[in-house]
Amino acid sequence: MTAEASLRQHDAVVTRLRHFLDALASAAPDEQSGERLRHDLARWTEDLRRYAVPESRRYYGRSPTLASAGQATTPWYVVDEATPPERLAGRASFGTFFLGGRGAAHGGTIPLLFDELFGWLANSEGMPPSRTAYLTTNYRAVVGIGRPLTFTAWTDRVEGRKRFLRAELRDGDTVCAEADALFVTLRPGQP
Ligand SMILES: CCCCCCCCCCCCCC(=O)SCCNC(=O)CCNC(=O)[C@H](O)C(C)(C)COP(=O)(O)OP(=O)(O)OC[C@H]1O[C@@H](n2cnc3c(N)ncnc32)[C@H](O)[C@@H]1OP(=O)(O)O
Repeated sequence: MTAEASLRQHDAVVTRLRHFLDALASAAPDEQSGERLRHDLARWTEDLRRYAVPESRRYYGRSPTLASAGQATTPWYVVDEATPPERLAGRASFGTFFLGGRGAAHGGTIPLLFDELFGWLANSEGMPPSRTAYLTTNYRAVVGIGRPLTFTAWTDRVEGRKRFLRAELRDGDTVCAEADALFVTLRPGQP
């Protein structure tokens, strides 16, 4: 299979997995269905273990051209405009898997999305690797499950190894959450 076909296949599997996680989070299956599901998941887990590859060869969370960089464990997002390391803009939506309560996204999943966006801004091609030193989120309005959202993330300023980043998540004209973060460029030998 070509690399492009593998990437497409990975994208299709992750989309399926995302739907599965949303369905799982919404369901209370009966005993028989629950047992069948457990059995099927165990079989697939064993099957996949045979195909384990080193981190550098994985698609999961490492494929910037795919929705959510090819992972199902962050809220769904796509980047529509990218001028890294300056700015990213795009669309996002939190599925039922990310429910906190009363129809609103879990508070911990919103910084997860921001960290992801900042990670891509601060580690874009040609840049030395960097890690989050801090990330502050202000929750301005609830993020509704299934709502179509938009985001913008941008570099505010750079001071030596320090890159200060900001982001906004909106539902229409409403700012739901804002974040600011510091990413520090790693020194040689830092993990
Ligand atoms: C990594 C590559 C990934 C590639 C995949 C891409 C996709 C990514 C997708 C998702 C990826 C998501 C990404 C993730 O989730 S990364 C995972 C989450 N982050 C971590 O695990 C980081 C853990 N911490 C560290 O490793 C170190 O503490 C770092 C490297 C951050 C700094 O330790 P280091 O020993 O190197 O630096 P330093 O102490 O000399 O400080 C240097 C300067 O920084 C200033 N400072 C430091 N900390 C803070 C602070 N908290 N508040 C304010 N300021 C702070 C400090 O005062 C100093 O300033 P100045 O005195 O020079 O002015």
